Amino acid sequence: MASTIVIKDVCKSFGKKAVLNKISLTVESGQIYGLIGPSGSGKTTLVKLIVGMDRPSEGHIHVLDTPVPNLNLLQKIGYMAQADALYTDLTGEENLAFFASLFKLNKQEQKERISYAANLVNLTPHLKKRIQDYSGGMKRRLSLAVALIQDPQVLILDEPTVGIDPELRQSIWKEIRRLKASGKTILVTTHVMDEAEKCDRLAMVRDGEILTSGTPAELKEHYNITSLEEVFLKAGGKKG
Ligand SMILES: Nc1ncnc2c1ncn2[C@@H]1O[C@H](COP(=O)(O)OP(=O)(O)OP(=O)(O)O)[C@@H](O)[C@H]1O
Repeated sequence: MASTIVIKDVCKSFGKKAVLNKISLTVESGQIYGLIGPSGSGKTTLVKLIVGMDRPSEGHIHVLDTPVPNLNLLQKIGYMAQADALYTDLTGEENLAFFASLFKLNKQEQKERISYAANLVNLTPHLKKRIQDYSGGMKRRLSLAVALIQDPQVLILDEPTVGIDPELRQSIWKEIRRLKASGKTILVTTHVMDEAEKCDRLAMVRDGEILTSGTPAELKEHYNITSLEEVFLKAGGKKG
């Protein structure tokens, strides 16, 4: 299996504050890889390094065999940030058109991608509405559509379901699984344990370090317990 994301000995500090400490992990192609950890553990910092928005203080990151940051990689990575980065004065359709225009797509492809992405997140009937009239859940769904607009090979989703009701959460996860089935590689951060169960592999992060990693089943077996929540508590306890 080819490796899509390779992170080697990555450290990140902001001033004197060390936020990530010697993080190494590999995401194989076609996997859903979950980064799970409490608020402030460093997940978003790591995600930003992977998409090339910031640079590690130490260590290396490769995505699709290319060192990050790299301009060409932007075409291949879809990124859904934790905060919705949408133009609130524009309609849903105008937002999608704007983001589509940033990529190497001809007019016809742009049209097709906008319609595909909107449909995927059930926003087709709402495309003519301005974002300021969208609910929080609709904005999250549109952010997911934006992340998918250029049909990227790799998807990086930072807490895609935060603030989203259970029904929509299910539908977003259904979509994530469908994207995996179509060959995409997906890295998702979450602090919800039942979402962690849906990942092929997990890394549990705390205080900028990976406490443990493996498939959900492996982790539970290793710690001889039945819930990932307990794994997290046990793994965290061992560290201390
Ligand atoms: N630009 C920055 N300057 C200084 N400190 C930062 C910066 N960005 C993040 N941090 C700090 O790094 C730590 C990790 O933050 P990060 O956002 O990566 O955590 P997280 O696991 O994603 O949390 P959450 O689930 O709440 O998003 C926090 O203590 C945060 O205050």
